[in-house]
Amino acid sequence: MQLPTAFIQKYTELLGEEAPAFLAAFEEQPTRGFRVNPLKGGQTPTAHTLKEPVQYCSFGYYGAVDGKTLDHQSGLIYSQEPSAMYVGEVAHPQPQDRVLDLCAAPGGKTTHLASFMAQGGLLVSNEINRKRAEILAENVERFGLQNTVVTNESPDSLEKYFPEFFNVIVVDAPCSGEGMFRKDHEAVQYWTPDYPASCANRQKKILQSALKMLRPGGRLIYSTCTFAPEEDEQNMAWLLQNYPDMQMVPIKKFPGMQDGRPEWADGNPQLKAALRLFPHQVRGEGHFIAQLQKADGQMQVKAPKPQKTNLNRQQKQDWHKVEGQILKTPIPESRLLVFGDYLYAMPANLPQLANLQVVRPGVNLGRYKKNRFEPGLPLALANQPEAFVAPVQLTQAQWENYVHGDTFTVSEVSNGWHVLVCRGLTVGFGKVVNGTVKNFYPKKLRFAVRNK
Ligand SMILES: C[S@@+](CC[C@H](N)C(=O)[O-])C[C@H]1O[C@@H](n2cnc3c(N)ncnc32)[C@H](O)[C@@H]1O
Repeated sequence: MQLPTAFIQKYTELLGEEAPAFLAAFEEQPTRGFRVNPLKGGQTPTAHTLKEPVQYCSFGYYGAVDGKTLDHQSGLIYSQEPSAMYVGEVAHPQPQDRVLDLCAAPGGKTTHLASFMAQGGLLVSNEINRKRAEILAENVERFGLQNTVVTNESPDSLEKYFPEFFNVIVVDAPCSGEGMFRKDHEAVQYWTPDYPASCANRQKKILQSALKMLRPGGRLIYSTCTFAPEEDEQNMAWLLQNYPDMQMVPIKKFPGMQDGRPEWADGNPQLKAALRLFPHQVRGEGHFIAQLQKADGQMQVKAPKPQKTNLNRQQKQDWHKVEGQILKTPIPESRLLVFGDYLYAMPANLPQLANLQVVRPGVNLGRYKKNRFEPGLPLALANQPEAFVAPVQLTQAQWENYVHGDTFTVSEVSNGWHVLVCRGLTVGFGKVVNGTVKNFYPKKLRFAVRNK
């Protein structure tokens, strides 16, 4: 790979003796990895090996993901390069937490944070770019998250809705992406000597909004996939200078992980508590991670009002008719929210959404069609098979037919809606009519597992 001369000079000066090893690492192949989803009833992947765990990540393994497998399509695994896995580990929220992932698409950190939350608390997963926010919502749905709301806001508009609301905030900031160079050679083309400084300015603005949304006593996790001190230690030094109520919190360092470098910023010794993952020292693409805590204190704001349900009588009736056929335990009516033609189950205690740009206010239960309700794939993915009345078990071959959009036959299954299950994993809904399973797998997601 042709690295810019100014880049080589910069890191030769900064890293001294370590520089040749660092620069040589850019010639290596990128490291691939994936996490296993603990919210899928303890199922283990069959098309991906778990031989090489990532030492510092509860759910992480080395290896590339095959997107056309049941493992991936059911949300049992999520592809993530290993050094990025340490961000979620450091954040490690508890099930009752209110968590914000402020720069969230495509969803690597969000799905990791949710893995610790056991469908409890509230996770607001925000992405400024609409298209990316939609991809994020798809990944959230595949992972099966019940406690997650996906929003499409800029940080400065979001701060008005959630003042001092969250006790864990992750800012996985847009950055100069030097840690992406191996994976994405085009990223090198964007790099200029001034690029890190302009990214640093944008990151400061994002951090200012994040800090307004952090509760007293709450934690902020800041990360980048770049090595540039301007975006890493220097931004943290700026934050500590300007927000005296914020303190760095040390992060456990596994072999190969380095301390933050105070000498690359204003010399503040607290910066050592941050962490650097370099690709010549860990098996991964590289990351910077800092953890900070806000001092305890009095809340300045009132608790927000909860979002109310909004179904009319007909909508309730249509939903309950299908709900009774498929779900063993009804969803409390207070959690139901109609949004366009779709019906959602909101996370408990969701604050009023008012004029927020919301992509997904909870689990998409399905869609209202003329005089009827059609259950949606996300409802299947967000629950274990045991949550459903009369699941239909599919063989691998039937699953392949299903994701291809074909109909197939089953015996001794009653007419009506059934959740479809393959190898213990929920994969969607089918409508059985006299032994034929009508296919409701969304058209835009259909694919051929094998070349036919
Ligand atoms: C490093 S990526 C996030 C990766 C994600 N956390 C994950 O683990 O999959 C940074 C994200 O910040 C978004 N972004 C860009 N400009 C932004 C801004 N001004 N404020 C907030 N987010 C921004 C980008 O669209 C991008 O999706």
